[in-house]
Amino acid sequence: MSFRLQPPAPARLNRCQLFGPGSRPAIFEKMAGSVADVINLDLEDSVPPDDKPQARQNIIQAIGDIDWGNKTLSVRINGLDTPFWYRDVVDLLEQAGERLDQIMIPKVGCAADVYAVDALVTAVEAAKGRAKRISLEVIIESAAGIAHVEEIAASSPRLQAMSLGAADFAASMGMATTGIGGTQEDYYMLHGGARHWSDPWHWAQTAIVAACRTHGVLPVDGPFGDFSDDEGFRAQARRSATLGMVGKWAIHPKQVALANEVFSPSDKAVTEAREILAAMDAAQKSGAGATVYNGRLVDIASIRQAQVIVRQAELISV
Ligand SMILES: CCC(=O)SCCNC(=O)CCNC(=O)[C@H](O)C(C)(C)COP(=O)(O)OP(=O)(O)OC[C@H]1O[C@@H](n2cnc3c(N)ncnc32)[C@H](O)[C@@H]1OP(=O)(O)O
Ligand SMILES: O=CC(=O)O
Ligand SMILES: [Mg+2]
Repeated sequence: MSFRLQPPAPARLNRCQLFGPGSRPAIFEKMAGSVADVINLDLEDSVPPDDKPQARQNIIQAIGDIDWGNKTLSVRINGLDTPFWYRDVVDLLEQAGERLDQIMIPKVGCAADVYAVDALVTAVEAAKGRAKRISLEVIIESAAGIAHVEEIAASSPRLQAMSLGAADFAASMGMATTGIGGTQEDYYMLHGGARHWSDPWHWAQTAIVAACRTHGVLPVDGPFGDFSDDEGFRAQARRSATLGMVGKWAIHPKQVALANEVFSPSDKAVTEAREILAAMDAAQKSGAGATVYNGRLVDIASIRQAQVIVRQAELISV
């Protein structure tokens, strides 16, 4: 480990973030009744410009009126390139109740974007005497965002989570697709005449995970647009979980259970992790730093790997 220790990410569940348009208040109760860990009420791309003022009011009212249980309650504001974002922040923090947990900033391109929102949030919180400190989450969904991903991850002590937004990311990068996440038809290698599909999101995801882990932020996979394709969603989510991401968005309620399934360690994985910890405990008591578990090497690094799984299981069982 470097002299500078890796800070832990916030110790809360973030397996699924369920989105819904702020202009569609009829689904808010259904969102609250879901088993998503995080709710994202949207003021941005799912809300047409003319509907933004009403969507703000819907959200402000729903934050106070609806029982959101123990979910993390987040509102996605409009991007800093629009005339809407400052009013989103001011109205939310002046008018919404203390139940609001988090603000999501889309299309972040540099650390100064987060600084601007942090400064405004800080001023309104102080002016209104809000007791709860609002946290921030960001979406990396542009060429600038991925180019500046590390400074963005380090941008604010309020920052808790960072998502990859595959739809806007593809557009900003000029990728030749209309797909949102998942396998892309033309992204393949040829070997022996057979096509092998590769993962066009891989490098952006690993850049996000590395930046997040360096700065104690939760890395999250964003939307998978084809909500009729459960296996496609699972495959995308499994790749993200394998790379270190902690959860994924749901843009339809049927995706919530899929995300929870993938981002919750199985009983088998938890049992194995606990057995590795026990094997290493016994090894260390006998003066060894490495031992054999089920015919394979485990050593002190295996303790750190197993702890990732056990910690996640413990968060779920609370
Ligand atoms: C891609 C880039 C991004 O920025 S993604 C994030 C922004 N986009 C969004 O927030 C869109 C979120 N999703 C939606 O608006 C809807 O789910 C869309 C995709 C339009 C589908 O809606 P709809 O045609 O009503 O679906 P459906 O008939 O299959 O609904 C079945 C039941 O579920 C409900 N439902 C629908 N959406 C949600 C939701 N987001 N959260 C909670 N519940 C939802 C419907 O009302 C319907 O309920 P019921 O069975 O009639 O009681
Ligand atoms: O906002 C999300 C995206 O994929 O774009
Ligand atoms: Mg987007």
